[in-house]
Amino acid sequence: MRYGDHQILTDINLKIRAHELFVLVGPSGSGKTTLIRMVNRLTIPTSGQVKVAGQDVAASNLAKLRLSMGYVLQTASLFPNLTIADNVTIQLEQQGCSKAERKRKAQQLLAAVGLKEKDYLTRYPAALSGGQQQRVAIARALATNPQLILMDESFSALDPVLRRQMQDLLLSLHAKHGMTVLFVTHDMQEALRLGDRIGVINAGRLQQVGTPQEIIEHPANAFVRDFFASARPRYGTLTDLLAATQPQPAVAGPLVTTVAEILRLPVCDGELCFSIAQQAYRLPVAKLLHYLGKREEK
Ligand SMILES: Nc1ncnc2c1ncn2[C@@H]1O[C@H](COP(=O)(O)OP(=O)(O)OP(=O)(O)O)[C@@H](O)[C@H]1O
Repeated sequence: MRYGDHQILTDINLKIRAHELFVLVGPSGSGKTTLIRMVNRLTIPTSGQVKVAGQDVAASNLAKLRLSMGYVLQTASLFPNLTIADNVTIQLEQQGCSKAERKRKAQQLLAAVGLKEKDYLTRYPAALSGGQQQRVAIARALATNPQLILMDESFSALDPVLRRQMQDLLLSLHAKHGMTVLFVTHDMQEALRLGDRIGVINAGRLQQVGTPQEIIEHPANAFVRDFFASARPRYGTLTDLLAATQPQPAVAGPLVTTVAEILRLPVCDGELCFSIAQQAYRLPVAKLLHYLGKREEK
């Protein structure tokens, strides 16, 4: 992709698998948005081809193409003069769906994103918080039951607590519906938490594609290593962590042997886990959780 003399994306060769949650991560200006917009043909590549389910998007009917995929941006971008129900089902209306059916569907979709009370249906976007609006945007993206959802920094404007909730929501929706998700973020924590696989991009070139574990354990180059290293330091080293805890009784049980296992621990805070991940291999799970102050929850 180039704009005039500016080469924006170079030699991108990427295959995203059906049903996976693929995260494209990279610093600001690296070309993430440009790349994701090629999938729904908001940006047309100067050379090369984008295919969705084997179909060249350049040759697809544009309206059909866009209806076949959800798109969630950083801000919810709801229509201010439409009720939440109408915002959620706007594409269904375009498809000729009856009013009663749309209402039923809106209720179901809003419940799926955690907005269960019926009065949400008749409210207007201004009467919702930013986080609630983003839930509505996700419900809208799910309305046509798309096989593919594109998410461009969809949680980046939310506060950390809300952001985590929305990540959990996405993970559960993905587990339930199995749609393919292409998720763009500049946040490596978010990438590690969400991605089945991660593509790391810098200066318009893909640096590495792999699982979170592969990326952490075998960074392809110094850029990838340093980019993810900056996700780590807040909690210091495992040694610092241990020094801050009481002496622990011996514990038996399964060992944590990989970084991915640590990151997947259900009660584990992502940042904290990341900070200890590279040092905590082969600790008993129970002991690790104890260090995290989470033993009873386990
Ligand atoms: N329409 C355009 N005309 C010229 N240059 C553009 C255009 N759109 C994007 N660019 C340039 O392409 C590069 C990549 O931009 P892009 O928005 O894809 O990056 P990004 O990784 O999504 O960044 P961010 O995380 O800040 O949104 C930037 O240098 C940007 O200035």
